[in-house]
Amino acid sequence: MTRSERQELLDKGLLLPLMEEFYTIQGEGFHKGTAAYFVRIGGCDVGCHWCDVKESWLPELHPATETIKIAENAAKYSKTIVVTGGEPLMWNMDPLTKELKERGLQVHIETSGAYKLTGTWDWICLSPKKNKLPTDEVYAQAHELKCIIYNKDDFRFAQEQAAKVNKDCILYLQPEWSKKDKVVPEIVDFVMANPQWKVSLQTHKYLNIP
Ligand SMILES: C[S@@+](CC[C@H](N)C(=O)[O-])C[C@H]1O[C@@H](n2cnc3c(N)ncnc32)[C@H](O)[C@@H]1O
Ligand SMILES: Nc1nc2[nH]cc(C(=O)O)c2c(=O)[nH]1
Ligand code: SF4
Ligand SMILES: [Mg+2]
Repeated sequence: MTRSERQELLDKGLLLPLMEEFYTIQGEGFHKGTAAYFVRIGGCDVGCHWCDVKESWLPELHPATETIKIAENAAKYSKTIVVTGGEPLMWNMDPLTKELKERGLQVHIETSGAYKLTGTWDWICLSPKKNKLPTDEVYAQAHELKCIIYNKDDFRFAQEQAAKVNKDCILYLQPEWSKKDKVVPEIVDFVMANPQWKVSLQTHKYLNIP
């Protein structure tokens, strides 16, 4: 395959830079506690300084993998597939979700929402970032809003984001991992005062699982 042929397949979402895939328990948000197969797609230019998967950022470090093979393999492990990254919406997700849905799977995404919403999703977890705001379409479609709390200004940002999502969207505040000892008490007070919000913890990190 020439470089330009490979690039064309990446542009169409028929190849995807696959960083890693693993069967685990969804640790965060609404589906926490549910067994799921995670597919982590490389590539992200959002640049969160506290990102816990910075190794995902450069797409060229991750092998361009046939989308059908990703779906075929994922189907062997679980009925629930979580597509994450990196930022999966940097790529055309239509082919991957089509292949997964044809296999009868529940398909979830973890996204910052900063790129065009492609793919057919049973569950959209939107985690907005100040550096690169979500598109209007993803605010309208998100099933859960998961705002990361690193400092006090993140409470303001979370409320601003909550005003933009659809009325059925479930609202979560999740402590940034390195700041959890400081921010968890602040999150607890905030949620008791603003009970439309719920707490989300990265429970997989407490369980020492991927
Ligand atoms: C690694 S991101 C990948 C998906 C997408 N780029 C996004 O940010 O939603 C997956 C989830 O982990 C969250 N996350 C990343 N680093 C974190 C950290 N240090 N503490 C808490 N949550 C974190 C993100 O906000 C997002 O909800
Ligand atoms: N167990 C587990 N749950 C998760 N929920 C969201 C994750 C992610 O990195 O997108 C994640 C992850 O990396 N592991
Ligand atoms: S958008 Fe997601 S993957 Fe990208 S830097 Fe932020 S947390 Fe990391
Ligand atoms: Mg993670």
